[in-house]
Amino acid sequence: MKKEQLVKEAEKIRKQAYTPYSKFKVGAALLTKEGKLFTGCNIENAAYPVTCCAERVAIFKAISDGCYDFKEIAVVADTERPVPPCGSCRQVMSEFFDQDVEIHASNLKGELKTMTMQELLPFSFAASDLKEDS
Ligand SMILES: O=c1ccn([C@H]2C[C@H](O)[C@@H](CO)O2)c(=O)[nH]1
Ligand SMILES: [Zn+2]
Repeated sequence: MKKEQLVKEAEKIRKQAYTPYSKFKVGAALLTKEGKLFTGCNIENAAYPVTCCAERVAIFKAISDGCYDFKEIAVVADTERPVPPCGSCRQVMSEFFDQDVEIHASNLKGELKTMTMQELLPFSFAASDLKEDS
């Protein structure tokens, strides 16, 4: 799938965003290496911090379906610049994405900024940091 097509899928799911509080709608489309597509939108809550971002919804849908092997993700919002994923989403991405997985940040003007996981969250805290000397 071309990255522009993945952005279109993110735009489609963005319409499902549940955002009565911020009115800020985000869509994400996640593609596995075997070509499976998982989409997500942000889902807010009256208890604001309980909100889940579009990126994490897409990732958690994939993980709950047993899919772990990711190729790329597109994220879109109505922003001036291509929408940057928040810090929490970057950390969740780094848990499941190899360093070369591509993140396509986009906006409704069709601007696209592609970066790798390594570029999006360098020096990230990882499972390997939890290992203690025995
Ligand atoms: O990359 C982002 C940035 C923000 N949001 C959501 C969280 C909240 O619902 C709203 C405003 O922060 O946008 C996302 O889904 N993804
Ligand atoms: Zn986020």
